[in-house]
Amino acid sequence: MSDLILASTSSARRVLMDGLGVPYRTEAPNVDEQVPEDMPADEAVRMLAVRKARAVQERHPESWVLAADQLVEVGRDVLGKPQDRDAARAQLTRLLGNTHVIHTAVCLLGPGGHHSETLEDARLTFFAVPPEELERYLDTGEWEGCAGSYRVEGRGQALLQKLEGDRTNVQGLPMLSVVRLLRQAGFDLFARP
Ligand SMILES: Nc1nc2c(ncn2[C@@H]2O[C@H](COP(=O)(O)OP(=O)(O)OP(=O)(O)O)[C@@H](O)[C@H]2O)c(=O)[nH]1
Repeated sequence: MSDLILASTSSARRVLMDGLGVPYRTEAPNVDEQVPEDMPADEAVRMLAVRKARAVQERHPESWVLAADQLVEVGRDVLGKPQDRDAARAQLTRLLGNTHVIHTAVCLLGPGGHHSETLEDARLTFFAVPPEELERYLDTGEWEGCAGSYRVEGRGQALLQKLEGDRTNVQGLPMLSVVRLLRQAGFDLFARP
């Protein structure tokens, strides 16, 4: 198989791909992540995952390109990555004591016009915790770079009352689906190096 590029700047996605062990390299998508205000979250993540993958494939038409995008939906609100601690506080205040849905879209493009996609949801319920505990969680800095302002594999798990779905999906790449996309595309996931 020709080389695989993870079109992502996300350290969490790199950690997940490193665990799979398939040789790959990363490249920043460098795309505009604006979508129409009223676009449903599941459509927005799909549009952005495809946009990221296409941007990198245009630079490397002979390569395989894997991209993802994620948004948090709680009630009628759609949350991305917080810009600062105050935005993270507002996001977590919205999530604590409630159930929210993580939407993650993954797109795999390859030579010869290969185009496969997956859209995975996970449902998470957080404990309602007092403001002082929320401030202590914000002190960890886990909110930086995370849609929803928490890391489910880190101290954020202390907020988690219930999780329905693939835990890796919450971290940014639903690995059950990524493995399926790669196998369907013909990748040998245990190829000799
Ligand atoms: N480690 C960790 N990261 C999370 C968690 N929840 C969300 N994220 C990250 O939040 C980010 C969601 O924002 P996106 O816009 O999809 O991706 P990004 O960080 O901009 O990275 P790109 O792939 O370069 O677009 C991703 O990097 C996810 O890995 C979590 O529980 N743990």
